[in-house]
Amino acid sequence: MPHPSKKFMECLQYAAHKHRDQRRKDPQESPYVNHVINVSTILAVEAGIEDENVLMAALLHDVVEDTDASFADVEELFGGDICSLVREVTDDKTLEKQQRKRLQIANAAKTSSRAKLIKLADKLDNLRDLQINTPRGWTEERRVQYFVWAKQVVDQLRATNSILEEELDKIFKEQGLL
Ligand SMILES: Nc1nc2c(ncn2[C@@H]2O[C@H](COP(=O)(O)OP(=O)(O)O)[C@@H](OP(=O)(O)OP(=O)(O)O)[C@H]2O)c(=O)[nH]1
Ligand SMILES: [Mn+2]
Repeated sequence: MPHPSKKFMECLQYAAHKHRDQRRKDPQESPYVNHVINVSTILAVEAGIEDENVLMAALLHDVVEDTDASFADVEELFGGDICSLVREVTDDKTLEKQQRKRLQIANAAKTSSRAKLIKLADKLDNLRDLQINTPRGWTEERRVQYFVWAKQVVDQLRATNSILEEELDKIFKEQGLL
């Protein structure tokens, strides 16, 4: 198979298209798609993950949660395995935010090890960003609480990938949480 595969490139293009009008909450208002590219790159380059469906699901990990794309769209375009990985890392946006946050802690340990990789890389990218920026509209207290909450989620994802967990632990140590 050629690398990157045609399917991988289509997936990247689909993520860029679906997130095209969305911006991150950093002061520069970076394109949202930068985040999903970061998550897939963390997995491929830092963690050495070669499971291409995991790398593609990382590109799509926020596409159902944050755009008009549906699980049916993802399944039709990219197949059942990628769709089920995306499903495992997607929050139910019909629930209240506090409930969603609680459920991430409660459900993290039950997810598959491939979905755990995506969740670890997602938290790592968000936390790296929070070390540099306070998102627009966030108080300092909210920023601090995100580190506390993220550690509670990550603690339910342990023994999955030592490289990612060491990178996350560096951040938790710097924050005085470990
Ligand atoms: N650190 C950071 N995060 C930003 C920025 N812009 C958007 N986000 C997104 O905000 C989410 C975290 O903010 P919260 O207030 O906790 O969640 P919410 O968006 O669901 O309300 C993350 O969603 P997520 O990826 O779905 O992950 P998570 O909700 O599982 O943490 C993250 O991707 C930014 O500039 N910096
Ligand atoms: Mn994300």
